[in-house]
Amino acid sequence: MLLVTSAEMQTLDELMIKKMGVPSAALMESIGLRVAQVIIDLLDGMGVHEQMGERSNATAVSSHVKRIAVVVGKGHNGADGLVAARYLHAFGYQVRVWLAAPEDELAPMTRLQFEAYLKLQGQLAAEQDDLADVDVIVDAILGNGSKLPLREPIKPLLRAIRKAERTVVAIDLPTGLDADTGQIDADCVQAAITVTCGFAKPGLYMDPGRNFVGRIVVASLALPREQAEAHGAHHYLITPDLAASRYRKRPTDSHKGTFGRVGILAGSKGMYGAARLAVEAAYRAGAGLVYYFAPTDLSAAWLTAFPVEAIIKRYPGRAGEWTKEAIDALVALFREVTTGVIGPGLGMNLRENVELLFTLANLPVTLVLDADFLSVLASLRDRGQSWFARRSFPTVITPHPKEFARLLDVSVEQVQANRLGYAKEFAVASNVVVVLKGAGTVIATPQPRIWINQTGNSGLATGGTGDVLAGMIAGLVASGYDVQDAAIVGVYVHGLAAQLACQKEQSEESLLASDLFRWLGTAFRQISRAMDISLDG
Ligand SMILES: NC(=O)C1=CN([C@@H]2O[C@H](COP(=O)(O)OP(=O)(O)OC[C@H]3O[C@@H](n4cnc5c(N)ncnc54)[C@H](O)[C@@H]3O)[C@@H](O)[C@H]2O)[C@@H](O)CC1
Ligand SMILES: [K+]
Repeated sequence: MLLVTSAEMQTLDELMIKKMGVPSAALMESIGLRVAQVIIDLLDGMGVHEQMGERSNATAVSSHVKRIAVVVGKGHNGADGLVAARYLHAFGYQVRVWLAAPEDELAPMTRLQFEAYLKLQGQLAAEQDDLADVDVIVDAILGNGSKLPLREPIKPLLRAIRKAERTVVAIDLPTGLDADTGQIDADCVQAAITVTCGFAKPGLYMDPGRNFVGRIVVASLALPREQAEAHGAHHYLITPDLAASRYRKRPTDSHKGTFGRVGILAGSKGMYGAARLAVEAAYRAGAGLVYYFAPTDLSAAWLTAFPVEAIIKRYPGRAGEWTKEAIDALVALFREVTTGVIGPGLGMNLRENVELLFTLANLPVTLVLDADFLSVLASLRDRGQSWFARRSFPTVITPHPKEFARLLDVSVEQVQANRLGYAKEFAVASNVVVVLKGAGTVIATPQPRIWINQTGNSGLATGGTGDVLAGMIAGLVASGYDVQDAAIVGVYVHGLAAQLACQKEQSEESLLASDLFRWLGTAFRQISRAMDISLDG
């Protein structure tokens, strides 16, 4: 599903009004009517009407008519609220408008809507009215034109809304939520439903904001998605349909050569579990063959922990001691595969041999870089920029926020406050696909295009799940996906497997990374079936 940032939505509003000739007031009318309809449905669900069939008859709303408070800001979000108030009043509901700003500060369009509402005998809240006495509060205070932090005098009003503990329907976004980042003000409105205007905004799906939006209804402005994309919109939510559309059915006339070979350089003393997880994950995501590159000193006892399907290829030397001989051997081994994973549990010693480190940049295969290897690159003077500049084959990096913060030389808090922005910036500057992990994993490509994932749960916040994800993405690439789709499908299926595991046999506390393997099959079947359905339909 297409998501549109605050600035993009402003451009699209302008496009509709100035180029397409749809009057601004007509757009507001359609949004306000949609909000009114959503509220009527909500009240139906709350048992407000005596008989369902009476809805169309304005005078037939039940005698215990419910009360609706519409809290109106001075901008166009307030204008949408006033249109909704006008319809709800006409349909016979008891509506009271609360102005969040002095009347003489209303924007011209908002003022016109305010006057129309009053001329039709719409009522304002009286001094003694209490928001706690209504059934539904409509948050039409701030929308897409707002930027955090919130200014007075809005904050006391938001606290009054919270204290009232009523059902809130927010127009466009809950006041106090940043449309682009999902960051919130401490007094952010907690909505039960958000009716968002035109297209959904990324912040509605990102932490912590996504916990404040309730159910999302997209009120269309009749602008086709392709037009929005042609005018620069490039953010997407990975919905089940989107994931299914990227799923590739495996050809029937296939053999193990069809699905490529993954080579994995991972593990060090005490950390071979990371390598083992990546190996199995690459197989479970569909790779034809998975090679594990092991130093000669790795004991045979350890290797028995690896899946029997793993092909063990030795390189000379001891774990963590990077010699020219070891790297030369690895370069030759990587020539035998189509896709590589470098990093899980690998340790940091490579940073001491920059020349050998740069040799790996020339590997003529798609690489998935994770964990320690990213920290090694971040420790370079230019934080890996010249290493990435050397790559001539596709590269995917799968950092968690701390690893990404090191690569960017910013704080983890800065990364988390602007996940989309940093992921995009790095993907473009370094020509890599960034998979920024954490709740709501973000995928950014150099084009740039950005996706937000919704699957997964807190069970994934445990050691080893990142190694599984890196292995899966490599397995998908090896079996024929391009890096972008491998990241989308890998991230989606990985999160879905965590959800399935927690529904069926584990909990978010008890989930282990290795539990995911049992559920990858079910997760893949879900998106492959969804694809069949969408093809048939
Ligand atoms: N342009 C149009 O014709 C359309 C606008 N629409 C509605 O208009 C909204 C956007 O309208 P606006 O651009 O007027 O913006 P808003 O109504 O979101 O807010 C703008 C007002 O809020 C104030 N403000 C901004 N940040 C603040 C802060 N941190 N603290 C306190 N006050 C702050 C500004 O001074 C300004 O007066 C959308 O959210 C949507 O609801 C929709 O009806 C679609 C069509
Ligand atoms: K709002």
